[in-house]
Amino acid sequence: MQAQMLAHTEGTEREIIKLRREIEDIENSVKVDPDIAKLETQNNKLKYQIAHLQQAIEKEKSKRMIAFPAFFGEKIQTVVSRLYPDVNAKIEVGPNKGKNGDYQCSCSFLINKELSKMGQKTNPKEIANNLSQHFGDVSCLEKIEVTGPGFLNFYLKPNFVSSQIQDVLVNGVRAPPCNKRLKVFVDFSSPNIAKEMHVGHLRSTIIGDTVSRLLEFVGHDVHRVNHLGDWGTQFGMLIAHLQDQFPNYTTESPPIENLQAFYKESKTRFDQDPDFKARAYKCVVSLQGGDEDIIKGWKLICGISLAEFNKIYERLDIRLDPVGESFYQKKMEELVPELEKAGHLQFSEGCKLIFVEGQDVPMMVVKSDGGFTYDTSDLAAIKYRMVTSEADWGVYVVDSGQGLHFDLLFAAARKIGLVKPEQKLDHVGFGVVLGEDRKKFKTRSGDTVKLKDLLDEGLQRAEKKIRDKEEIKKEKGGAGLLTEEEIIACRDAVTYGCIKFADLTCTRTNDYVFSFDKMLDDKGKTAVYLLYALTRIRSIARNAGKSNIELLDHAKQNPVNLEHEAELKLAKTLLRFAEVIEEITGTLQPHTLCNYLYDISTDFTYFYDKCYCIQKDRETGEIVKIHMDRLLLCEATAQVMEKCFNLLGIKTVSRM
Ligand SMILES: NC(=[NH2+])NCCC[C@H](N)C(=O)O
Repeated sequence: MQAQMLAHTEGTEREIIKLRREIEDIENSVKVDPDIAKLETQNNKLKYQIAHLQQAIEKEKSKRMIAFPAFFGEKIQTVVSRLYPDVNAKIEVGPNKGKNGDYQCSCSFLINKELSKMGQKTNPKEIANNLSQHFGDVSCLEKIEVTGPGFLNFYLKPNFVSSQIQDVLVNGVRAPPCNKRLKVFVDFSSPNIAKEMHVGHLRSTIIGDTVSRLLEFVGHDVHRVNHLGDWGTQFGMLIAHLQDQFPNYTTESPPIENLQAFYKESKTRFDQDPDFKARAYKCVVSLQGGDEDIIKGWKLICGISLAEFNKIYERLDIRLDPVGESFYQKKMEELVPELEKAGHLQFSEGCKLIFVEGQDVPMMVVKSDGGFTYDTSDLAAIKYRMVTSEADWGVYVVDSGQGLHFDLLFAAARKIGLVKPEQKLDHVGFGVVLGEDRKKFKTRSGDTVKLKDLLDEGLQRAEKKIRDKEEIKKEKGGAGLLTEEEIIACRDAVTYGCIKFADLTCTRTNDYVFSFDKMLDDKGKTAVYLLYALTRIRSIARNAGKSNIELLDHAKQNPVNLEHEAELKLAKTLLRFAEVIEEITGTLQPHTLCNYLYDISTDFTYFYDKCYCIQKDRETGEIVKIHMDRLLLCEATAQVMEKCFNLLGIKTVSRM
């Protein structure tokens, strides 16, 4: 038996050796072309790379929230190109706020127009029906319906809405997809050294910060630039005055407390004293020539101003890189001969100008006295940003009064080739700040309002309101009283939040009426009201004894079941977050985000009215039932609101 097995094994082994040899022979006989082998390895490498990139894309996409109008828009576009390949129509999808579905598209009217131009007879309704039949299976949709003369209505599946809310809870509130990470310069705030930073600069600061936060959130590479007015002829008189008042200024730091008064004094002398005027001009020349002592004086003055500005930025939680006009002195000196050589300049009465089509006023590149202007520094700055730094997008947050300046600047920069067609430029203009009397915003005595005083007044008013509320709480038995620390945190959040929100909530191109009474009102579309709403939402889970961690754990393990009409309405509003962000990234109109925040609070009130989250015993007041899915919806609401506040630059508090 054993011998038999041994013989069998030996036989098999011989067979294996024989087969191996045969394989070797075959392999040797087929000569592999070395080129093919190389291509094959390359091919494998590429395939690996593709798989890797696809994975990365999928991962990146899954990190983003869906902006439904863009999402449906793309799908419709695909169907349109298939069914009507000759038609070129702009597909737009908008939210429908529940009446006929959740989103609506009216592209069939446009398509019909295009088709009839080509002599094809059909009608919008037929087109809409055709599109809806070929839409294919989209997992997030309950149905597509055609209504009226040819509207396409999209209904989201409740299950899908639930799963997206769960996704918000587990993965956080995220931006919509961003096709390309752009390098963006946001030029904002930009006050002038030695002059008062006024309410116009405050608007620019607030709007510019929100625009920057938005673009950063979407994933762009944002450069926040403070284009300080830190250069120019006014420094001549300031330094000449400095030399007289504080002859030792180069060694001893002069105690200038009120730089505005110092500015006024030097201006008076400049206007009245010809000798002083002449000296001031000499100082300008020395400054531009880089004279050490003069530069010291200039730095000193800039330092005092900047320290003041920084206090305001710190209070408002604004991050900004100072790159003022002085940065461009050398660059202007280089730019002018370049422009001259290229034949871009026209000469008139000793000035060097750039004319652009459709504008009577030219850009003043060099004045008759040889000096540069605001136009020159902006041309040098745009070259630095768009050519040297290769930005994709330049955003200028400056009052609408400078609209003509930016029209000229952009047109001139494009004309002389500093900005390529694919590079974007935007002037984000805004209206003036008015007092409650609808006249220019001034103090009672008619002076410009100092920002510091304005913020201080806000703090005082907010603190009084908060302390009054605390008194009422005390009278009612003292439940929910705030600690001293909480009062201060609340005061700061409310003050700065209200000032920002009041500004951002009005359409930026309109003039804006500054009113502490209105912005500190706890009813209506104000930051106080919305901050209160958020603390109340947060307190629901707290009252139910559920911590954030518990809520998150629950959300990770269970789908959030939403059935009630009010739950779904609120949830769908929350899911509009990504489309709102996408919209504002295009329009740069922050009021849309403020309106959205208010919509959430309205839908939340409606939901909270209709759906209990915690059921209490009527007699004992004890909690008998906690509706976990609804608590999770509350938490998702709080998170979306928190993100909106964050984008608006508004700090939230946990208790008020
Ligand atoms: N690049 C610019 N021009 N930015 C805006 C500058 C604003 C100017 N300093 C002013 O107070 O009016």
